[in-house]
Amino acid sequence: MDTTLRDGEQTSGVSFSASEKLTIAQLLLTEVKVDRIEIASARVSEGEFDAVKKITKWAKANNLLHKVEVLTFVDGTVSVDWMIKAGAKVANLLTKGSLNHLTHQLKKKPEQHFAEIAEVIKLAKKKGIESNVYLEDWSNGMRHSKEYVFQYLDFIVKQPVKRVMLPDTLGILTPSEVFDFVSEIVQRYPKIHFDFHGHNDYDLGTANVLEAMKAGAHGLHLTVNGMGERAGNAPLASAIAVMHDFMPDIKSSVVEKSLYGVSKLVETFSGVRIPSNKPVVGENVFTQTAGIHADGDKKNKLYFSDLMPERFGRQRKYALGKTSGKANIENNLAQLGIQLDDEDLKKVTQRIIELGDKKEVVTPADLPYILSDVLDSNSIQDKVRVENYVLTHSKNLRPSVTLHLNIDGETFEENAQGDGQYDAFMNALKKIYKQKKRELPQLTDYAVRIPPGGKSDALCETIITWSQNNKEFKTRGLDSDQTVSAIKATQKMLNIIVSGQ
Ligand SMILES: CC(=O)SCCNC(=O)CCNC(=O)[C@H](O)C(C)(C)COP(=O)(O)OP(=O)(O)OC[C@H]1O[C@@H](n2cnc3c(N)ncnc32)[C@H](O)[C@@H]1OP(=O)(O)O
Repeated sequence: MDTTLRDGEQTSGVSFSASEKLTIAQLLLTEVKVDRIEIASARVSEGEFDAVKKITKWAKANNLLHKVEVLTFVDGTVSVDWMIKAGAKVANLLTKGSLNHLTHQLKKKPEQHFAEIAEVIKLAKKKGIESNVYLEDWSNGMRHSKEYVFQYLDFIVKQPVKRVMLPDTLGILTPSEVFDFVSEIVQRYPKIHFDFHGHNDYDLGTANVLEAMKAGAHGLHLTVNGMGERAGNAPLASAIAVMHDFMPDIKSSVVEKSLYGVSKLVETFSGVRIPSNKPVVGENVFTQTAGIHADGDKKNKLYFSDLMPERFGRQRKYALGKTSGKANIENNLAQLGIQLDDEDLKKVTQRIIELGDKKEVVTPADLPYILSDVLDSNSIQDKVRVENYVLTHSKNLRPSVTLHLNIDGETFEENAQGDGQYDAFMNALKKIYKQKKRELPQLTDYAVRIPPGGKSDALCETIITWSQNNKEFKTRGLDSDQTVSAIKATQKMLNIIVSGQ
């Protein structure tokens, strides 16, 4: 069960709009193909109500309503009424899984809590709503009030609930505790379907999910990019890779190739950037940096593992920098269709190491420039040059540009407006390329940074990701002015596509 839209949205500072929630829900159910999604907590807000309504309407029309779940509370008729109005059919009732929570938050005795739970479940059933139950703080319950947990389970086993959800609410369990606690429970109540819900406070989320599976849990709660309250939940992509590779007897419907796309979508909608080293979905997790690794891969795929990038629709890359050796560089040159003799390869390698030592970021798109510089060749030159431009920026008027672009010695002029200065620049460029009947790549990412702690006069680096013919490449521009650095990165792109045409 994916709970990106409920627990994932509990990431501090994150709020999805109703249409963003609908888009993510559609992707999760139809392309990623998770079994179920939890999309909201009941009662939260008008916006949340609208989102649930949108999703249930779409799910009903596509016969998927039984896969859409909402977290509800032990509050008499309130949550159930909310669910009915929002068109949802599956309630995940939040109940207390530790005596500590029950005593100090709800200030109730077990018998009273059980009676109220039974009443809500009965009411829900009468209204055609199916119930599952969360045992909130179950992990502390198992550590400190096991008797209460079993008293609860003895009660719930007699109720018409479909699944019992065991949350490690504060992410405090060790993998061996997860294994012991889940095993004990699954063996004691063989007829109940148990889900494990792991948080990542000690970075043990995925390890704990693996132990829960080994112990016989029947379902897992995961979130895209590991989003969720505090340190988040066990991440979907990592848990699925672990499940497919280490638990071959468990069958999952999840499509591995769709995990990167949903990760990017959630990254965009949430505004929470994924760390580049985030397993499976991070920018650099399939990039070999060390020269020795690239050499081993070339000789006999020595640094390959089962976790191959192609499974997730991604590609292995070889980074350029001070730890690159010849094999890394050769690999990148091969991508550009360039082969060098040993001596030239040594020179280029040496230059890249020097640049790396100066903390320069070297991208594969920089290689043609390094080559022409190091080998003193005239073969790769700026065939396209941004000759002149005037950019305007003023209050209450759209930014505009006049651009002179030189292509193969011929100068083209265009004017355009845009939402920002760079957008205006790109619009003028598009006009020129349209006139020349040439295609421009699509801009898929735009990252600007200054050195950490830098001041406003610091150099600004813009790295733009472009996509053309299903291939991605990055170009980089450096300048004290942000727009100029983006224009420099764009000029590099124009020369790369010209050399590839
Ligand atoms: C496992 C999890 O991650 S739990 C996440 C649950 N989801 C959320 O909390 C969603 C966001 N929450 C909210 O929007 C609000 O907290 C609401 C709408 C649920 C309640 O809002 P408020 O009425 O303002 O109450 P507030 O947030 O201050 O406190 C929670 C109240 O719920 C009670 N409560 C706690 N757990 C439960 C429960 N399982 N069922 C019913 N009530 C509960 C508390 O005792 C407290 O009641 P009190 O004020 O009578 O002492």
